[in-house]
Amino acid sequence: MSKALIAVNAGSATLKFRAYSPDGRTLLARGLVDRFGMEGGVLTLDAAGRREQLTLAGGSRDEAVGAMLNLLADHALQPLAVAHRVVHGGADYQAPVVLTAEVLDDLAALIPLAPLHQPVSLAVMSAFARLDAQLTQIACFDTAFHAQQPTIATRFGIARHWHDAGIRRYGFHGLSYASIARHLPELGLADARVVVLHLGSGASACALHAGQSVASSMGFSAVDGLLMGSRPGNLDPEVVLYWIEHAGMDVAAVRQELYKKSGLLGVSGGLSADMRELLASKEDAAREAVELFCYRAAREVASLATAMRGLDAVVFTAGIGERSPEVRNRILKQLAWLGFEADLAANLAHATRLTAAGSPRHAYVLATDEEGEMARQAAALLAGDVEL
Ligand SMILES: Nc1ncnc2c1ncn2[C@@H]1O[C@H](COP(=O)(O)OP(=O)(O)O)[C@@H](O)[C@H]1O
Ligand SMILES: CC(=O)OP(=O)(O)O
Ligand SMILES: [Mg+2]
Repeated sequence: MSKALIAVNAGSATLKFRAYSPDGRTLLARGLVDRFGMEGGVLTLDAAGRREQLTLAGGSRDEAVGAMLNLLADHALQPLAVAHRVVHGGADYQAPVVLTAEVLDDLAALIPLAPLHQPVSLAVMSAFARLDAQLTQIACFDTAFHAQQPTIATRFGIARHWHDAGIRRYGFHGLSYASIARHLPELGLADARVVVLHLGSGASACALHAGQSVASSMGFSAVDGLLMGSRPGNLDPEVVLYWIEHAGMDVAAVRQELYKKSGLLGVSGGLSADMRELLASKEDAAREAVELFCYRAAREVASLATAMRGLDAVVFTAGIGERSPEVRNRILKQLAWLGFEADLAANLAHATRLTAAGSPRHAYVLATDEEGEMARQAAALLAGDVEL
C-alpha cells in the first residue's frame, strides 16, 4: 500500500475526488460519484490507465465513500489524509485546517450562509469519520483566498456593526482562483491586472492583481454576483421582501427560489440549468437566458477592472468557461470596446489564447484545478508550512 492525499470536492449532486502523492504534486487517480447520496449513484475511478465503474446499490453517502476507499485500496492507495473543499470558512478560517470537533461546530454554524454546499461537505466528513475515525481530515476553504482583500472590497453599504458581526463580502471559488493564479506567470501575467471568470454551475468573477484577489463578484454567500445555473446573482433585496410580504413565501421558500429556481433555469422558463442544453435549444427563453448570462459576466468584468484601476487580461475557466466557445465569444464581443479582438478560430479550437496577436488586450482559457490546489494546501499543512 502507498499513502495518498485524497482531495474531495462535494457538490450538490456529484462528488469529485482525486488521489495525489503525499507532496500533493502527482495525480495518482481521479474519480466521480454521480448522483452522490441518491439512489442510482455511480462511482467511476480512473487509475493506472484504466476506468472502473460501479453502481451503488443503496444510495447512502456512507456507501459511496466506502466504495471509493475500497476502489482506491484495490489500487494499493491508502489515504494519508483527506482534504475537503469547504465553501464557507466565515471570518475565522483563512487557511486550511485539520478537522476537530470544534472546527466542525464552527463549520456547521456557517450552514445558513452556504445552504447548498456546507451541509453536503459536513455529511461527507462524517461519512469518512464513521469509516475511519483515525483518518486525518482537512478543510480547504473557498473563502480563504479572498481573505486579504482590502476592506473596501468586503464592505456592504450597511451599518458598521453588521460588518463587524461578519455581514460582509467574503468571495468564493477561492481554490479555483488560487489554482489559476499559479498559472498566470506562464502567460507573462505574474504582475498583471486580470479578471478571471469562473463559469460553472456556480459562477463568479475575481479581480486578481499580481496574483492576489482584490475583489470578487460573490459576496456574503455564493448567491451573489453573476447569473448561475439556478441562482440569480445580484438581486435587489426588495425582491426578497416582496416575495415574503406579497407572494406568501416563507424563508424556506425564498431560499429555494434563490438557490434552485432562479438563474439559467428560471430565466429559461424552467427548461434547464445546464448551459449545454440551453445552447442547443431553439426556445426564445433559452436564448435569453444565455444572453443574460453573458451580458452579466461582461458587465462584471468592467466593474472588477475598475476595482483594480486597470485591466490587462481576462481568463475563462470552469465547465462553461473551459468548454463553450459560444459563451466566451459573446462575452468577448461585449468587451470589444475594451480592446479585446477575438480570434474566432482560436476560440473554436480551444487554444489557450482567444484573442488575435495584435489585440490590445488578451483573453485566455485556463483549466481550473480545485482538487490539485487542495492537495497542495493539505500537503503544506501536514508539512507544517501553513501559518495558522
Ligand atoms: N461543452 C460545453 N459547452 C457548454 N457548456 C458546458 C460544456 N461542458 C460543460 N458545460 C457546462 O458547465 C456547467 C458545469 O460546470 P462545472 O464547472 O462542472 O460546475 P460545478 O463544478 O460547479 O458543478 C454546466 O452548465 C454545463 O452545461
Ligand atoms: C461557491 C460555489 O458556488 O460553488 P459551486 O460552483 O461548486 O456551486
Ligand atoms: Mg464548481
